[in-house]
Amino acid sequence: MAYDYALVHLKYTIPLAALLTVIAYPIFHRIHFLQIGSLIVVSFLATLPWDSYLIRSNIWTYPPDAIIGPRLYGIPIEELFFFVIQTYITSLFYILLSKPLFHPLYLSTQRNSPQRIARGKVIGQGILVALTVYGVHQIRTGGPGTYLGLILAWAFPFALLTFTVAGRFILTLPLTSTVVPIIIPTVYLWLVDELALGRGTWAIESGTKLGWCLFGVLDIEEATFFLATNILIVFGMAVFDQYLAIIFAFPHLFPKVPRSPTPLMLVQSRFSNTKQYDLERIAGLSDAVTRLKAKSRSFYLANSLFTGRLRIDLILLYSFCRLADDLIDDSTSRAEVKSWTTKLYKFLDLHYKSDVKANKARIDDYIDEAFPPEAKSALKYLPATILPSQPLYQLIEGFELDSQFSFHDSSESAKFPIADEDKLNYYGQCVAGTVGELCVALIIEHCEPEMPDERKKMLMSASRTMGVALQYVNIARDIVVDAEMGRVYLPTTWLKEEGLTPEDVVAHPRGKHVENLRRRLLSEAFKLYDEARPKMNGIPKEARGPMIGAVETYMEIGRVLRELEGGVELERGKATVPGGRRLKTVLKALFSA
Ligand SMILES: CC(C)=CCC/C(C)=C/CC/C(C)=C/CC/C(C)=C/[C@@H]1[C@@H](COP(=O)(O)OP(=O)(O)O)[C@]1(C)CC/C=C(\C)CC/C=C(\C)CCC=C(C)C
Repeated sequence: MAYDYALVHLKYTIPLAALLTVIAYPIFHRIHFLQIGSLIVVSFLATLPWDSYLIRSNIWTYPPDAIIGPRLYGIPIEELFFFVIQTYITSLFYILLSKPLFHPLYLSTQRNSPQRIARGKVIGQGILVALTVYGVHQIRTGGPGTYLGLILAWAFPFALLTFTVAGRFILTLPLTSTVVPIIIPTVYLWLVDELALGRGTWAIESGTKLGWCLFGVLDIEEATFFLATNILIVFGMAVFDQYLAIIFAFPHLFPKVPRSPTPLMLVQSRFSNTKQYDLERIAGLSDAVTRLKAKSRSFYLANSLFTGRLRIDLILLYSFCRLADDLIDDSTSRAEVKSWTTKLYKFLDLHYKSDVKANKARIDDYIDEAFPPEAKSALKYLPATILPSQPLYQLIEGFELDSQFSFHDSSESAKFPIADEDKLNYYGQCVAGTVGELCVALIIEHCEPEMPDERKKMLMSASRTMGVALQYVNIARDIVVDAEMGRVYLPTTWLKEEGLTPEDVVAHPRGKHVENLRRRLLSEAFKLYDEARPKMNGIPKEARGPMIGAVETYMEIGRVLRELEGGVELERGKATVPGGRRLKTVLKALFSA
């Protein structure tokens, strides 16, 4: 059929590429352009001479009417387009499937690989060498093994090169990010090839092929070609990710990372000595991810929307906030609370009230001496140099206020410190407004350090408001759980309007009156949210979608609570957002950003 090859693209490759583009669009970061772009250039240049040779040697041919006409070195334009579109499609599968991964954690194996990874790398290299040698042998022998030989001897030296550079990293990644993005496009392209071969869009000449088919009329050589090239693409993407992980994870090697790392930085990363890798920091990052995963479903889901050093610093900030909260929350006496807050303030003083560079060793010593071992990494890796001090001090003040519920003097007002709406707002500002400000400080530093002051101020103020909104949702969700611990965050003045006292709520946290107040609190939360949400459009592009996603997944808890009629029983006293709905919320946020 006329122009059949172009039709193959129109029907099968372009629609899939377009669909994947739409799906990947919200998570697309400028670094992905560099990643995919470089890979397309490399695969184009590497395939051009090889493919040209095959066509000139009549190993495969095209009926004249199946192609449009223009050729480069004998290769039809449709075939040249194939190099580009296949690389693009497989790269997108890889990016989508790798998005949840936190690549720095896979760097540890570069230096201290477990036996099985080290052995796997050697075995993999051995297999790739054997396949290359077998390919060369087939070419030399000539005849039916020629085409297969040409594929093996061309593709596997490249695979060997990338596997030698990133083999341990590749072997540590989950199969869902390596094998799956190889297999899905390979099988798809097998089916497309089967169709094209069946229709005669192109033909593999007999004499230089083995004549075995994987299925239908799909020659084993064609099947091998698509499998080998997709392996090359996925390995190439993984090499990039390994270098990016080094750049992002190690500030001592790359103190400043621009919005998108430069090609020069990638080369420097390639040549950085693995002995320089700070494996203790990687262990610290691993602790922080474990803490995040264990403690917050919403922020754990949201963290994977971010990239680069911003993602790392947000996780480290979460880890610090959670640790400080837990240290104070788990205290068993007022004296213990005092002791932790004093230590945390001193830790902040060492960072902000003295020369940090000169003090680095002192800070580390202090952490070792004053805090338990499990607290060490959360404190040591707090990105304090790029965080403002005031919100950190105020956060500790908020935790101190919280501890009054458990340890207080005998007065009634100290026992239930949230006396009125102002106190509630102040508490929200302390424990969550501050967190909003800290998050925005990290975004500005990593995405737009040159942001005009006016916009910075607007974002800071909106982030405080949004933090309080989230905190109100948190309180509205946890009324029952908090009451079981003797805590009532609903303002005492509001309770009075419903004819209740805090003690009543502790005794009976369910019921119509408490439900009225839950709704009132949620309505305040959504007022604050409505005020701050439009301002989020001022967040730099690469962090906007992810931040909106993070906020929306949390506010969705509030929406679920609002939908529950008359205080329906909640799971362990807590409302949860079903997985599908959470995913929908994130996608909606990402597409609307
Ligand atoms: C993606 C990612 C890893 C984000 C990390 C965000 C972060 C640093 C959160 C710290 C949370 C934390 C442990 C704070 C201590 C005080 C506390 C408990 C506050 C409550 C959070 C809930 O955390 P929890 O671990 O309990 O989670 P679960 O409910 O169990 O799931 C809070 C409700 C406060 C959270 C407040 C924020 C994250 C600030 C929100 C504001 C912004 C993100 C700024 C938006 C920007 C503009 C311009 C409006």
